[in-house]
Amino acid sequence: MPLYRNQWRQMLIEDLLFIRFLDDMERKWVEVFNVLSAGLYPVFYSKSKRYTLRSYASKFTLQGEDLFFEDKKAVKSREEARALFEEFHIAPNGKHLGIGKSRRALCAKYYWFGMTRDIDKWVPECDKCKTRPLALAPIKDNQIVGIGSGSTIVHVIKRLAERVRKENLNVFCVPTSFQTRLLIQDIGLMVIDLNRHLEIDVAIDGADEVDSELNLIKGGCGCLTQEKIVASCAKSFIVIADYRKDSSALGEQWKKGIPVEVIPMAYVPVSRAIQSQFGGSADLRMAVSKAGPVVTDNGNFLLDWRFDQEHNWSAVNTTIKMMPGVVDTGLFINLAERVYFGMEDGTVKIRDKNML
Ligand SMILES: O=C[C@H](O)[C@H](O)[C@H](O)COP(=O)(O)O
Repeated sequence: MPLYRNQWRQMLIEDLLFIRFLDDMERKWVEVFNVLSAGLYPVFYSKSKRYTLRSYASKFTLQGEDLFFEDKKAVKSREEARALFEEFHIAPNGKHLGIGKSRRALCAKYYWFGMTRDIDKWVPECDKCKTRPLALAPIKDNQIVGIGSGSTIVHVIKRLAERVRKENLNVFCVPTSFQTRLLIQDIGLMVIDLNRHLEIDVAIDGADEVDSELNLIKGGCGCLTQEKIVASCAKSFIVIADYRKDSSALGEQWKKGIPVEVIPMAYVPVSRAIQSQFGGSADLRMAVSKAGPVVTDNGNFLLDWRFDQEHNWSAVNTTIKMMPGVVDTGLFINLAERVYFGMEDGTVKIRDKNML
């Protein structure tokens, strides 16, 4: 269909004033609608971008003013998506659904670009879900508590601060990373040093994966050495994780490999040694918002070892630790005493060493 000058101008204005200011999901809807209803493409699109848009649009059908992705209604606006989420996240019995169930309920009827990412983000932001109390029963007055790192631990710190305030507890926290130190300080909890308090009553941490024998992979967020030191100085080491980290064997859920902290000059020899002894690939972890590799709180590099078979993890851990230049590994063998899994339906599952 030839385009006349006015049409081009109109499209350009629409592109500049409208489509470009929509967020990704809304823009995709408008673009697919324009392609299917009038064969129109954004004027600034190159040939290859038009091709990509055309194949994406071919998955939709137009019914009147509505778009359907297979038999699911394609949601047009962010407000509509948010309203549908609120409706589906809360079951008819008033129960708040977890990420998986909220996804399944919404994805059965609706579609929008980036919907799983949105649901994964909105569920933990829900006021009720985020204040669901975490199991922190082991902590008592005058205890020294090791505090791990990562995103799960943020909720632990908040809950601990709440208990300290409400129950007027004296709790002394040993952080395992710079992130945790700041969080503890900001929330008003007491920070103490491991040098002065050798014995920790209880250490609490997250994990990337937990196997059926309570072996853990840790270090996905770049912290492992200080976490292992603190866990090993604790009378009991408790892990809090969600159901997606629960597996029967390591590697079943966590696909990013076992982190190994190495001093910078040793990363190539250590990587080669791991690969030649155990197979798989051990790659230097690169930073996302910085050029070059991730640098740990201890000034070291991280290798992520993607293994391709099951191993005796205790033996592997010992062998890797003996390699010159290795600071520590993200394998936490025989350290955790109990793991609390937050399940999809809001319940808590406990795996305890004494019950294995
Ligand atoms: O490197 C970070 C720590 O080992 C974390 O405990 C682990 O990566 C789990 O983090 P998150 O709670 O963010 O899943």
